[in-house]
Amino acid sequence: MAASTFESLRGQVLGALEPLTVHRNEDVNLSFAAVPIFKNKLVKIGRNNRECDIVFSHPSISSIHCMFWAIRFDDDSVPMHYVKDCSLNGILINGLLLKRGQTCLLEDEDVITIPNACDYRFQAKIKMLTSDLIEQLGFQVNVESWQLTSKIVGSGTFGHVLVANEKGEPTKYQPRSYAVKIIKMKPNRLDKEAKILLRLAHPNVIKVHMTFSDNRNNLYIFQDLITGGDLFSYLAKTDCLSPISETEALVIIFQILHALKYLHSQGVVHRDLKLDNILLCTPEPCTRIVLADFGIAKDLSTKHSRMHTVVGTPEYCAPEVGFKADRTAYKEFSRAATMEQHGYDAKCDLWSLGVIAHIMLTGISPFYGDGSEASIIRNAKVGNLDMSTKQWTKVSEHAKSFVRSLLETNVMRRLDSSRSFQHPWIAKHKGHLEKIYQKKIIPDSEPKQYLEEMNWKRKLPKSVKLSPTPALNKKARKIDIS
Ligand SMILES: Nc1ncnc2c1ncn2[C@@H]1O[C@H](COP(=O)(O)OP(=O)(O)OP(=O)(O)O)[C@@H](O)[C@H]1O
Repeated sequence: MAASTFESLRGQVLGALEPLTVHRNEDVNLSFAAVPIFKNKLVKIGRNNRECDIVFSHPSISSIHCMFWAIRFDDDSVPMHYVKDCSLNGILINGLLLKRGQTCLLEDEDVITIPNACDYRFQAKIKMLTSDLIEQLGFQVNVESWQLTSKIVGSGTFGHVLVANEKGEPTKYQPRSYAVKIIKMKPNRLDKEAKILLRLAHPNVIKVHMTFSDNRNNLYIFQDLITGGDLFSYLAKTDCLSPISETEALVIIFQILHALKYLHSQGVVHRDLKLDNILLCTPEPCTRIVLADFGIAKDLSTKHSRMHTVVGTPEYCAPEVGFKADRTAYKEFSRAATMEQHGYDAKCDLWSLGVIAHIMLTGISPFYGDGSEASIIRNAKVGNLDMSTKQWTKVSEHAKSFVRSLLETNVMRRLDSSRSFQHPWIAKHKGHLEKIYQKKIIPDSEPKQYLEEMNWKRKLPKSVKLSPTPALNKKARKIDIS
């Protein structure tokens, strides 16, 4: 794409796929216009002319061969560009094979090759961060077998999350990228988040590989890099949060319930469940989701059965947790000891899930009021839900009842993570949801088979014609290389 065109689209376009060459019989070179990568939009390449933005009717190319997208954490951050292999025959990045089903973080100017078919040059017009960023922040670049990069995937109240790579002997495979969350610790403070995460293993809970403390009291938590951005960005398609379909919301809620059932059975309460802490593996419906940020999670498996500390984010916080609308009652709003003597239990996570479900179905945060902390806390305490607004008109009665059962101020009457599966909204679709879970979600979390051979001809279905096939009815940019 010409620089001027790209500049004029800045803001919506997070990068571009710039074709390098397309080979056929080693003597034809075709070139074509660059394909912009928009926020919240996948660019798919493959044979399927209904699904793909770029269509190659070459027999070595799968129906959807690979897809590209870009994630930008917020307006100030540099977009991350990813490619996911969805093919039988694989793709190469700078000559290294991507494992089947794997997602790879791309660099500016990376060359993506579809073997035996065509070459792509990925050229994202992105501003690169300066390489001394890590030093500026006082982080250690090399930590045992890991190397930190300057790429920031996200930031929060407690730290930065950067991309890290594991050092090792080069192989023919594209190395995986990881994330490292770096938190400033008080000297000798226990790394509670890391301790909790290291003992957990679940497809919908962030996987932690290693932790390390440097001599400046920075704690490094090395974990899987989750590549589809967070649920907040996914819903923030415009300036406001947009609702998603009931089916799409169900698939997400079903996974969060699986994660919560597992966590609560392990005695772990998340306590800060919100859109920002729910990560997507790809920015598309029916993807695997992963709960992250266990910074204020509580491990009850060792001692107490109830908690008494006021923590979390007011918008998602259950009324029994004890936020007071009057901030002056607390020295430190989010970390103060509750005045309420009864404490609270794991059901506070189900309240937060109710807020998340409400937002996913309507785009509205249920207790937002005028947006001030005081009004949010007051509204949640009263717990009134107005489901007569136009945003609810297309939502089923079962879905509304589910949200009501979670946003129940009476803790005894609120559903817990096990009983939520029996609610009619979930129970009615359980067969279908289980099928998606077993076929799509669990396999995505397991290590992939290596694609050993690039002998694509052996794998061709017998019925595929090797003669040219025109690409039909293409709305977007479609290319026939046959
Ligand atoms: N493993 C990961 N893979 C990809 N992105 C991640 C990962 N962990 C965190 N992020 C991104 O970084 C952001 C901040 O991370 P995290 O929520 O863990 O930090 P925090 O300082 O504890 O935030 P908070 O202010 O919500 O407490 C997340 O919202 C998410 O977008």
